[in-house]
Amino acid sequence: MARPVRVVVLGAGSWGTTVAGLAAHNTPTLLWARNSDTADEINTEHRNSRYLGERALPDSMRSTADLVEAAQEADVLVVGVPSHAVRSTLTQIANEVRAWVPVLSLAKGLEPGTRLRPTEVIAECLPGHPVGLLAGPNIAREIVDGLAAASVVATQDVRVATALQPLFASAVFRVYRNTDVLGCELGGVLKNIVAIASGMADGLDVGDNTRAMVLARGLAEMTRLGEAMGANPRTFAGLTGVGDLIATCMSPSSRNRRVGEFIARGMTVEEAVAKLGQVAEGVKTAPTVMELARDYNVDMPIAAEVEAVVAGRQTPEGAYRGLRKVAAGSEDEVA
Ligand SMILES: NC(=O)C1=CN([C@@H]2O[C@H](COP(=O)(O)OP(=O)(O)OC[C@H]3O[C@@H](n4cnc5c(N)ncnc54)[C@H](O)[C@@H]3O)[C@@H](O)[C@H]2O)C=CC1
Ligand SMILES: O=C(CO)COP(=O)(O)O
Repeated sequence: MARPVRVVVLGAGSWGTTVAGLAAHNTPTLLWARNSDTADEINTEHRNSRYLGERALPDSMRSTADLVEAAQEADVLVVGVPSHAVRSTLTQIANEVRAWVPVLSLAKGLEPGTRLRPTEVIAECLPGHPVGLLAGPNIAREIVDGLAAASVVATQDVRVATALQPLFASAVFRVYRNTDVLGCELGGVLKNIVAIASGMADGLDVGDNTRAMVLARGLAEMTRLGEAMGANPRTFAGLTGVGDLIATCMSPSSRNRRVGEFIARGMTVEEAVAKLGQVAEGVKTAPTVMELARDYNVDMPIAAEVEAVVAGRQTPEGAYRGLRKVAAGSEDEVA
């Protein structure tokens, strides 16, 4: 009898731990934690208190602080560290992962400097491996609590996604597939910037109509940039686009939304990020997205205001005043 597929997840933050928990219900799963205390706590107490409080993790899930051991064990490798850490993590194990092992990214940001998407960084670090991503409206804590959700495995080769779907699926976690890797990945990256704007709306008490405008016009910006870069615009109407946008902009738990709210309530960006203690990818991604918008000649007034706020050139009040000045043209053509 063939042995079961072994899933290895790199990064024991909130989402890496959660995804390892999903896989552990289906197949042997090992989670790499940078911090050995975290690995010990997962192995002995079956929880990750730093990121997920007292929530119980599956007893069958194992953790290690040994990156090489983790890489060598993988039949499927899941990269759950933030975007800025993908290259430095994978460079250490480039010769340890067996050939043809599929690699799935969880990260929703762009690599600072290179502007590469996480799947592109993975392809550079681990050439020859099938690369894809898992993304969707997936607030980690809700999923550990067993609340129903759905996600998407995106790979260019549909056979790879089809093989990976059942590894993460459960009765309450539905996993779809998609071959538009670019569109699915950009949806997760770009919604974080709109979520910062949504959080600023909460902090400024501007009202639900204004917030709905920001979401709808934010989705228009995301779709415009995605299409200009070669993605299928329809992808942005799905789980990884509008789905993740709604979850992140509305959820009290979203780190990106909370950063926006903290700033609008008077904190500096540095204070807001420090208070969070977890990654909010949109803060670092906003300037990179504006570089892409300029390169592709795409109008992104909401992202531009968010970028100005996180760079300290604009106040949240000024950002919302700026958005009111954007000329309202035809809904499907302009900003
Ligand atoms: N938390 C969530 O609900 C979701 C998060 N994501 C994405 O997943 C990625 C990871 O997010 P979270 O787990 O939430 O972040 P987190 O802030 O909870 O944890 C980050 C993890 O990465 C590790 N890490 C940080 N810097 C590192 C470095 N330089 N080298 C190696 N490891 C490093 C930390 O030790 C920690 O284990 C992000 O790109 C995020 O946008 C995607 C879907 C849902
Ligand atoms: O991507 C997420 C939900 O799908 C998590 O969003 P935050 O990183 O803003 O918490």
